[in-house]
Amino acid sequence: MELHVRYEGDDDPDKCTARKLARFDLATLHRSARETPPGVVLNPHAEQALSPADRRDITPERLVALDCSWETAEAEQFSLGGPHRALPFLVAANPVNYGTPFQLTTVEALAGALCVFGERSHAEELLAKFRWGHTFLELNDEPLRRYADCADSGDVIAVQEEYLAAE
Ligand SMILES: C[S@@+](CC[C@H](N)C(=O)[O-])C[C@H]1O[C@@H](n2cnc3c(N)ncnc32)[C@H](O)[C@@H]1O
Repeated sequence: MELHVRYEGDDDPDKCTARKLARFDLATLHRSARETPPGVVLNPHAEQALSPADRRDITPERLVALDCSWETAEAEQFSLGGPHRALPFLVAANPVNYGTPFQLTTVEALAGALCVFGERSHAEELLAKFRWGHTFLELNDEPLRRYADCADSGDVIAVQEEYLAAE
């Protein structure tokens, strides 16, 4: 699975998870939307939740994230080609937003999406570059496995409802 990031560059470069992935050749950064190839776009504003069915949407298989500050991550920033999908309920493990649902770093979002697509070892490879990376898989182990077993977005939402009700 190819991993691409539209890199805005308005966040602290020392803490930027996308830059670190690119340093290890684990993702490709793009400085403009025009240069960013189409893929399944991880967009927290999207109406549809990501599900295993989305894997088939793009050939070659490609995930795209937008790395920018959460301050500027408005819906209009996500003008990127391809189907846009929101990740279902998952909890951040990074030190800045630890325990916060939905507000993930770029590496957590990519790793979460890979797990939904059944690509867990690829997700582990990304997260291994971060001190707290394994915690993301530990905190979200059960929901990630259940989302990966879903047929479509409707099933994913039904599973998500259980976690939201327990919040
Ligand atoms: C707003 S940026 C913040 C990046 C942070 N500066 C870093 O170093 O990782 C995080 C990106 O991950 C993806 N993402 C995070 N949470 C998401 C969610 N709940 N649904 C879909 N995509 C999400 C989006 O592409 C989002 O723009």
